[in-house]
Amino acid sequence: MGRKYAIIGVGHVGATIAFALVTKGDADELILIDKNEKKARAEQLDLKDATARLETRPKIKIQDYSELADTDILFVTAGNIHALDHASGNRWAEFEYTREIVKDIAPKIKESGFHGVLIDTMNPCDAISQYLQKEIDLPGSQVLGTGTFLDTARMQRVVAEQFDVDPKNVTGFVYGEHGESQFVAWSTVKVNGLDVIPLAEARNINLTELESQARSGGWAVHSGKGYTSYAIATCAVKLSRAVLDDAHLMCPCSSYNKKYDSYVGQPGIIGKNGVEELIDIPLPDEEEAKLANSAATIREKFATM
Ligand SMILES: NC(=O)c1ccc[n+]([C@@H]2O[C@H](COP(=O)([O-])OP(=O)(O)OC[C@H]3O[C@@H](n4cnc5c(N)ncnc54)[C@H](O)[C@@H]3O)[C@@H](O)[C@H]2O)c1
Repeated sequence: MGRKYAIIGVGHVGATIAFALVTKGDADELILIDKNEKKARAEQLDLKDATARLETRPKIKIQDYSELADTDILFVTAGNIHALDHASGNRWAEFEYTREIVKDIAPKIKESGFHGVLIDTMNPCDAISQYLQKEIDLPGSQVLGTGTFLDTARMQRVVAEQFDVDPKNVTGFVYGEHGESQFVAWSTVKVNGLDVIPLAEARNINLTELESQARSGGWAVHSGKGYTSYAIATCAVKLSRAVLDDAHLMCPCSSYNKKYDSYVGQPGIIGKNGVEELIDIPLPDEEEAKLANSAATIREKFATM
């Protein structure tokens, strides 16, 4: 049968995911849906023009929600990134648009009979993911947000540059909201397997400064190109592979945490059912308090939907 993907919202993020799925040979079938039909058609044509140079033969279709009935992975990447053009650091500035967009999309997904795994990037990512789960009424494990997976990658980059190692060899997690209340759980971070806190002390490296660089990493990209695309698309595609390969990849993402009665970013195990399990690494009291605070911020925003 092959691997069938769909993307709702083929703007910068959605189109980059589509490009990755097609050029890496992940997708046997790909459905592109956008409110702007001309954009969906253009992306379809551009990708089809690439297929003569590919080893694979992806079928690319557009604008048909009924195709979601047997889709394995659905990326929800709609939005209005221009809403952030003058927002200077406030991701919630897009919320007045995304809250309406998701109200349009969710019933259509539900009606389609979609029962695969949904991966959401729409901001505010945690609140929108929770809304989609609730409205579509899929099992909680099957609806996840990219959440702090991207922020964790940014933390890995910033720490790797400082310690002159490869980002893959920086492990550990950013927890909480994909937004301002996120935090690096430094107690979990290791560089080449060594705890970062004593390493940083020995080298007089200011972790608070590194955390602030990681948190503002998205804005650094946004201010130069008006959107972000490659890193978020790579995170989303990595999550989708972990699902379809049943990889049991341990990584952070946004999913429902019963303790906080909220979606929030924390490590989990990603496999064929989506978030197979959440991993509760014991955190020091100070980090635990930051997580509770971040979850409260998300709950507040979700309540306004
Ligand atoms: N979670 C993250 O880490 C992360 C990172 C980057 C971007 N984002 C978010 O991802 C979303 C997409 O970003 P982008 O840069 O691609 O935005 P964009 O504005 O370039 O593209 C959004 C697309 O969604 C389409 N759309 C709008 N309403 C729709 C609807 N009702 N149905 C179908 N399509 C609709 C638009 O026509 C547009 O093509 C935004 O919410 C953005 O903030 C999240």
